Amino acid sequence: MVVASVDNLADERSKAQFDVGAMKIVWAGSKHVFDVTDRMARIVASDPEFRKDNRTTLGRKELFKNTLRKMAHVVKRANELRLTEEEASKLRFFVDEPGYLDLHWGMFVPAIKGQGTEEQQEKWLPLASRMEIIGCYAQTELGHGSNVQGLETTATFDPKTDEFIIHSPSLTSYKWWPGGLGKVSTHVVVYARLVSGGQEHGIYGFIVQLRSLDDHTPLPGIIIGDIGTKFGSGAYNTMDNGFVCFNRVRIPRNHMLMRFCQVTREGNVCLSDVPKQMVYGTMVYVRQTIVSDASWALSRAVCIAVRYSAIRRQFGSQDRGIETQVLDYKTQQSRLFPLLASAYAFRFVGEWLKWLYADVTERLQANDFSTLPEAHACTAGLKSLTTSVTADAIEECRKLCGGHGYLCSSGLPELFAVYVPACTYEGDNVVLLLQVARFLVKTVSRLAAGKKPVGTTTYMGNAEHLMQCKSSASSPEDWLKPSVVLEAFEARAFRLAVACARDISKFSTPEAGFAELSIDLVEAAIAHCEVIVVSRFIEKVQQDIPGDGVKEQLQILCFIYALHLIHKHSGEFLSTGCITPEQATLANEQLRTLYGQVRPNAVSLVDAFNYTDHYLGSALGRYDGNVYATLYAQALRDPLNDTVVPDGYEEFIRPVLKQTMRLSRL
Ligand SMILES: CC/C=C\C/C=C\C/C=C\C/C=C\CCCCC(=O)SCCNC(=O)CCNC(=O)[C@H](O)C(C)(C)COP(=O)(O)OP(=O)(O)OC[C@H]1O[C@@H](n2cnc3c(N)ncnc32)[C@H](O)[C@@H]1OP(=O)(O)O
Ligand SMILES: Cc1cc2nc3c(=O)[nH]c(=O)nc-3n(C[C@H](O)[C@H](O)[C@H](O)COP(=O)(O)OP(=O)(O)OC[C@H]3O[C@@H](n4cnc5c(N)ncnc54)[C@H](O)[C@@H]3O)c2cc1C
Repeated sequence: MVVASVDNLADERSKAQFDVGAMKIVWAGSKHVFDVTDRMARIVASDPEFRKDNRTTLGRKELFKNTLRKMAHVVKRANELRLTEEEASKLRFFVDEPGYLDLHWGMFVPAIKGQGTEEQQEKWLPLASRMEIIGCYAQTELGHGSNVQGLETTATFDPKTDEFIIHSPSLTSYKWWPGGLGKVSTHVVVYARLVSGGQEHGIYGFIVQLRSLDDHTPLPGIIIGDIGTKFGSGAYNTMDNGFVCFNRVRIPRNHMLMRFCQVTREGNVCLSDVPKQMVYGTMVYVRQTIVSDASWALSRAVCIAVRYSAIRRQFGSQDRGIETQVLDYKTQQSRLFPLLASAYAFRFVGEWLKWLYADVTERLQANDFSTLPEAHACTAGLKSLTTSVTADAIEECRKLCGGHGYLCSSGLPELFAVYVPACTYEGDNVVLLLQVARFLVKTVSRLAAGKKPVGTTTYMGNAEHLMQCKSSASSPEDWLKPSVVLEAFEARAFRLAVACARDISKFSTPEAGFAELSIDLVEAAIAHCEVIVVSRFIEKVQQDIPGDGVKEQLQILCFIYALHLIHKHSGEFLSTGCITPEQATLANEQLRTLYGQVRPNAVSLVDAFNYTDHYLGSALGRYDGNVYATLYAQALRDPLNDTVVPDGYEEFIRPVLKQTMRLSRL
């Protein structure tokens, strides 16, 4: 049954004022990436083995086995189709199911590439690439996650046997959380305290075999398992996040990843001439990938909410005529369009961060460590900002879809449950913002010593102007001037950072000041990260962008992104004196105008994400808009509807009814 709602999307698409095909290429990043992404998405969508609409009805064991089957199918298809690494990674992405392959390719392999010597890479990478071993990344322990220097697991060198002894000295030292560890991985990169000659030398990575390659049983001295069911139905429960205890497990000396620190046959510890933070390199790499992933998750939720808002009608007609599309309500627009704009903003900042990461990697290879602190601050800060906004946005999209958003068939509850741990893994978002704040306070204090800030803090070099400037916006249109917008963002961020640095200096020690002012520091860090996102978006829309009307749409989204932040943080913009209350009102006025401009293009702007119905996994977000019939069909498929009279009727419903009848007769 096809209902009238379907026509709504066709109507919407006919209103687009830009070339959707060209926007698809901009979103993908290039024609090549678009082609690869589109092909891989279609391969997954058309393969029944990758069906995922039953996930929320499966118990944990069935769910997990189902994931194992899919992962094996991914590996098989990648081999059969002779996929490149780029293609295989897209294929895994569209399977859209957290599983051990994410950690194997996403962390185990990068840890060896980043931390291993050339010899070690030659030994381990081919094994990992051919999947003759499956690896994961075990850093977090039961007692410590954020505080890496507080990890308890030890790796003690035994010069008699030329081995390390990996040991978990306490319950709190058990590794706890690593994905793929619980049931699947044969190998792990374990982070442990290096001990040699009775002395501690810091935290390093060690490759440890966990399970037999013959029968998958744990090797002697290893106690291992899954940590238990996690938040949400389906969701991240496809993953075997695990625990492991090492009881004096011996590994050869050359299983320590020795790129930055070598332990000799005699047990001498030789540090390379590189900053010790280089051992944190895998985290920097993964944080950068998480920023890119944020735009995918956010755009997916927004695509569902925009399409459904175009189909859903409520009120507006007293005589049973056609009602108003909820997308036409200004309140719906004011909640939804900033999220649409954020999806585009995060896509572009994610691309830029990839470039920054490639740049710092090239420099590190040439022993230039000068941009490492900035790369750390950018990856940590943007990981924190984009994942927090995305997690909140998915929940907002659920609410934007009204009651139906709460159904698993909307796709939103599972998307939220699977996404929300991104605010915690790879660094708790607040802990990461405090790292950014530390970098900012240092940058500000170095200004006084005449040191010129570079990279994303270059704007701070304009200190005198940023401390004194007053916004020149005197009409709503003035808020469409990139220089006016940027100046307001930079001045707010700089003034917040300067205030923090000034206030910290009033305490007896910097550490005491930093601890006491951490709430302000987090706000300053967010403000700085928003400068990065806004300025990258502005840079993007100032480039030549092919395609009719594409640039104009991106300009509208860019200003929606910036102006909604001015509205959201108006307290900070006003209290720092960067704008006046009148200017805040003008910015809001402009924002309302921009919502009106984006409205006819909204459906086409989410079509530009080019998502298949399989990937969206949503009755509400279907491309054809056939929402109600799909909701009904999916309800009928629910296991509770397998029988008309429910199981349990005889045992539990009939006796209650009988008892009630008896009582009423009394
Ligand atoms: C569904 C998924 C689908 C697809 C995904 C596909 C691909 C992605 C792959 C996987 C993603 C999927 C699943 C998620 C897997 C999650 C895995 C994990 O969670 S692994 C565990 C991660 N753990 C953390 O992130 C811990 C966070 N803590 C830390 O990083 C550190 O402890 C700290 C908070 C930074 C503090 O460190 P420390 O105590 O050493 O530091 P100080 O604050 O004193 O700083 C000292 C000095 O070092 C600088 N610094 C700190 N970190 C870094 C760094 N990483 N790089 C460079 N420099 C760093 C810091 O700024 C200080 O500098 P100074 O001021 O002294 O100049
Ligand atoms: C789904 C998932 C997958 C994961 N996968 C892996 C994996 O593959 N490998 C792995 O090693 N780990 C993994 N982890 C663990 C993850 O990296 C840690 O949980 C994360 O780093 C946070 O550390 P924590 O749990 O110790 O949080 P805690 O640090 O205990 O945080 C608790 C609270 O304390 C606050 N807090 C902590 N320190 C400070 C501070 N200095 N100042 C202010 N506030 C503070 C935090 O903001 C938070 O609110 C995973 C976690 C999850 C949820």
